[in-house]
Parts: sequence; structure tokens; C-alpha cells
Amino acid sequence: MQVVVPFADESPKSRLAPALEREERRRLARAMLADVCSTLRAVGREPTILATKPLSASTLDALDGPDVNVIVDDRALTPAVNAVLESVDETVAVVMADLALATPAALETLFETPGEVVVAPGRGGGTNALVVRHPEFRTDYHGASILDHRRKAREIGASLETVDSFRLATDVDEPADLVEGWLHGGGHTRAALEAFGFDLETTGGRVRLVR
Ligand SMILES: Nc1nc2c(ncn2[C@@H]2O[C@H](COP(=O)(O)OP(=O)(O)OP(=O)(O)O)[C@@H](O)[C@H]2O)c(=O)[nH]1
Ligand SMILES: C[C@H](OP(=O)(O)O)C(=O)O
Repeated sequence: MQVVVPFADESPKSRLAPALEREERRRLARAMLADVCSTLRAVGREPTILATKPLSASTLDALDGPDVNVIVDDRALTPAVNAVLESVDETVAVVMADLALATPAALETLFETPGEVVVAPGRGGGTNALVVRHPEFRTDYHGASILDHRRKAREIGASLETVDSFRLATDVDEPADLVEGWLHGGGHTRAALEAFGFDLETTGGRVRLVR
């Protein structure tokens, strides 16, 4: 199985702009990438980062462990991932770099779920992770991509399984997701949020990050 982690470093996490400055968004994106890569390694899966450009020294420094495999493809997400699917004749898993809450157990559930196409839906219609065991399947990200992926699996007659997982469904996209990263995210993600000066506020029955 080849495990691909798409990562666009130029101006990541733009939806977090109401809560984070540009450099903080870049730092958080790198921290989440580091957590995803170390969690993949914890289950014996060496990630291949599918990057829009060569990774910067600061991004590489943020990653634990030995040199990481990188494929550079400046095309948009969908054609870049589909180029990987077209280039290999083995199972391909696609795990998004903003799955800060992913744990080894959650990833093992994803990888061990049988099916020619296995999807881990994100809240809001995304496809946070994917395992492809059918040669004709191709991705179609953005918008309600989970619907597109279910339709594509039907069209090619591929068996489709869905992994129902809090940890794989929670990608850190919007300011309201930051508290999940604080509460349940990996070490790099939590450290970045703490470095930004965030703390948990639980007054009035609400749980949120403040700074
Ligand atoms: N290789 C590659 N990765 C991408 C591309 N667009 C997004 N990604 C990655 O795919 C994952 C999910 O994408 P998004 O949630 O849209 O991340 P994002 O583009 O940083 O966030 P927004 O700017 O808020 O849309 C993130 O880890 C991104 O880094 C792309 O064009 N190419
Ligand atoms: C890549 C995209 O992520 P979202 O924009 O839904 O977070 C998707 O999952 O289709």
C-alpha cells in the first residue's frame, strides 16, 4: 500500500484566517502534517507527501524521523492524486495532512476496512481519507466530494465502505475546529496552538479556545 499525504504549503488553511495570522496558519499546517506523518509511521506506514512544491527547510524540520518521501506536483489536488492512482498498480491510501486528531487505531481501522473503495467522510461533505483498491477509481475533491466519490465507486462497480470515525472526520478547517485540535490533536498540533497563546475556556457551558 502506498500512503499519500497531500500538502499545499503556499497559503494553507485560509478558512482559519479569522482566528490565525498567515504565518500561524502555515505553522499549524506544518504541525498537523507532522502529527499525521508520525501517526502513520506509528502503524508502520511510511508516508509519501504529495506536495505542490519542494518542502521548505522549516517544513522538513517540523517532521519527525528520517527523511520523508516527497512527490512534487503543482497541479490541483484532484489531478495530482489521480496521477498517483494512475501511476501505481497497488493499493493507494490518501490521508489528508490536516487530520490532526488521527490516532494509530483510527488509521488502522481505515487501512483494515475491506472494500475496493474505503472512504472516511469529513464533516461538511469532504473526503478526509480514502483507500483505493480498484484500478478505475479516480478522485474528485472539493465541494461535497464524498458524494462524488460514492457515485464514482458505483459507476465502476466498486464495493464501497465507509469508516465512521470521529478522529478521521475531524479535519481542522475552520476556527471552530481549533478546540478539537487542542483537546484531541497530536503533540505538534497542541504545541503550536499553545505557542500561539491559546487556552481553553469552559465558562457558560461553552468549550472554546481563547487568547
Ligand atoms: N498536493 C496538494 N495538496 C492540496 C491541494 N489543496 C489542498 N491540499 C491539501 O489537502 C488537504 C485538505 O485540503 P484543505 O482542507 O482544502 O486545506 P487548505 O487548502 O490548506 O485549506 P483552505 O485554504 O481553507 O481550503 C490539506 O492538507 C491541504 O494541504 C493541492 O492543490 N495540492
Ligand atoms: C479536499 C477537500 O477538503 P475540504 O475542503 O472538504 O476540507 C475534500 O475533502 O474534498
